[in-house]
Amino acid sequence: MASDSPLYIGFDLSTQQLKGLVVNSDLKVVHAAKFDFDADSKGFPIKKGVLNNEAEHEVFAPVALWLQALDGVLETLRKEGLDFRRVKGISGAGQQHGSVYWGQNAESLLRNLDSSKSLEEQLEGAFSHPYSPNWQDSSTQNECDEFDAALGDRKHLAQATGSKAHHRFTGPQILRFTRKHPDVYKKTSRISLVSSFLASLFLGHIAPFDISDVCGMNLWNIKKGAYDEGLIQLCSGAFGVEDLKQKLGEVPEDGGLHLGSVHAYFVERFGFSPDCTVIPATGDNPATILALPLLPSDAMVSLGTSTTFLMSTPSYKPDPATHFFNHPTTPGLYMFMLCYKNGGLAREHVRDAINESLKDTPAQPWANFDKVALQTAPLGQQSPTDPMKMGLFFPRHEIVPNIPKGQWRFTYDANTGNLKETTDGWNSPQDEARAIIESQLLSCRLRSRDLTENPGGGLPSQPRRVYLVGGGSKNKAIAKIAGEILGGVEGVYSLDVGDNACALGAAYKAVWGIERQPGQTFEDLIGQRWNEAEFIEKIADGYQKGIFEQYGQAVEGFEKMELQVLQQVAEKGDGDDY
Ligand SMILES: Nc1ncnc2c1ncn2[C@@H]1O[C@H](COP(=O)(O)OP(=O)(O)O)[C@@H](O)[C@H]1O
Ligand SMILES: O=C(CO)[C@@H](O)[C@H](O)COP(=O)(O)O
Repeated sequence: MASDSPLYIGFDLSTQQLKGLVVNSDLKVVHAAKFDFDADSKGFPIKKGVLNNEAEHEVFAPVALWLQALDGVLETLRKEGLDFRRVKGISGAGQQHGSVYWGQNAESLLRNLDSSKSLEEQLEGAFSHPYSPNWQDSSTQNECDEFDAALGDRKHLAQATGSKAHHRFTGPQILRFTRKHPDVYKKTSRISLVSSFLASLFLGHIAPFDISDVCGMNLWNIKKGAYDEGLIQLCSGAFGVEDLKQKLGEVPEDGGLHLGSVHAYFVERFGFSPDCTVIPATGDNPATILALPLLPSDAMVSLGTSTTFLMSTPSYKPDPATHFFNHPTTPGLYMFMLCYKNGGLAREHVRDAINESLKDTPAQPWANFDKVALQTAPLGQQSPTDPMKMGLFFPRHEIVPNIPKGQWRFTYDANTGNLKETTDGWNSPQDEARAIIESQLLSCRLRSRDLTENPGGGLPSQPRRVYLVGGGSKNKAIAKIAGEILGGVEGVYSLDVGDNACALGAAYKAVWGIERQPGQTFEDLIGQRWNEAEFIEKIADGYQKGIFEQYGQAVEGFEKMELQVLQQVAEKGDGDDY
């Protein structure tokens, strides 16, 4: 490629880090930079990127931390030799649901950014509230109950907005904010999502919400393509409805819209070209499905801090147990998602317990976990007549299903249907390496089985391919077990960019936004330039006759087990009944 050919940046503002990935028009990565919040930030007493107020089940992140991170990532890209003049488009991905509360002076501070100062130095005062509620927050049970009731019940809420009420969704979070901080809410001029916050910094004024990420608020009626009036009314609490609408702003439909040119601050400080254009940033999960030309018969599992299961689909089949969002680029398609709070951090607990029990912390901290997981028989069954071992491992209050933190171990006899809560026969923590991977993936199989297609050839319904992305996609033991449980006619694949998939999807969104022909879809443009042999790698077999069916039986036991635990926690007055 010519040395002055165009480049595009995708940012990923996630729970634990900010990443920036630069690609060219051929979709190849040419630069990558990362700012790890715990390791690289200064002055914030955070752990794993967040702060906790356990008494109120609050989890939140300092907004100034993200400013420091953006200063840091841009500096690293400069040091890496990125020629910012070549960057024609910027887009991004933000952890979903988090909200940023701007003060009265926000627009003026953004407009007058001074290129001799860092963003952190001059924007710290732009917020009415210094923190952004994080997706791991579970402080909004009362507000969720009100949202679920607002349209009749949770089924109707899911029908309208794509999801039942969830603690982390921005509508319930805003409603709680109006109650906990009424004076601050009054002084708030605008509310951004993490994605639109990121775009706002580059634009130098407050950017609108993205058409996909807006679906993570419990406020947007997906079929009507508009805010739901009743839900906005509820969310505004004791304050005005029109005032809330103004705080939220308009939502343009086109995910490739040219929002405007990058602010002069970036031109002067980093040497961006004045015609570099900002394209709407989306949520981190919607961005992840843009990291490749995903077919409706494919599934993606993102093994990050959270575990998410993602599909792109033309069917809108909302259900209180799952999520539907608008597709970030393509009208008529939707994104199906399952989101588990107990993803990477829960697996790390088991990993650490195993290392501790073996009194061995290897240089590759996952080595023992992987070895033990692969040595353990599927479902801990030494012989087909043994009962299956299965459990739930939730160091944090889980979302899917809504169960407080705790651990439960069961055995299940698939022949008799007998399910028993017991630790008999369990060798902990060793048995838990395989059991925690199985537990997370059986839940995905259970909840996605109505969306998978029959591939023909006498094979059972399953995805065509399973793509693993996120930090955990490096793990070959997880990949092997994913193929055994989820299947995949063509196998299990990982992306060459591994844990940078969502930044990559954001960068591809910028390429599409700038280079598309009139009417050209994202899938068409990316599909034409996609180099399969170079960009993805098959890392495990998918469907294997016998074991897939064995896990099919386990899914039945798993469903029963969840229902039993849900009933137990409901009797104790914890969690809820879904
Ligand atoms: N080899 C590995 N095996 C399993 N999990 C891993 C491995 N390497 C990293 N991880 C997990 O990846 C997670 C971070 O993933 P990443 O996608 O970068 O995070 P985020 O969700 O913040 O974007 C960590 O929580 C860690 O547990
Ligand atoms: O809440 C959700 C999705 O609904 C999470 O998936 C967040 O979007 C954060 O993700 P990671 O930081 O783990 O990537």
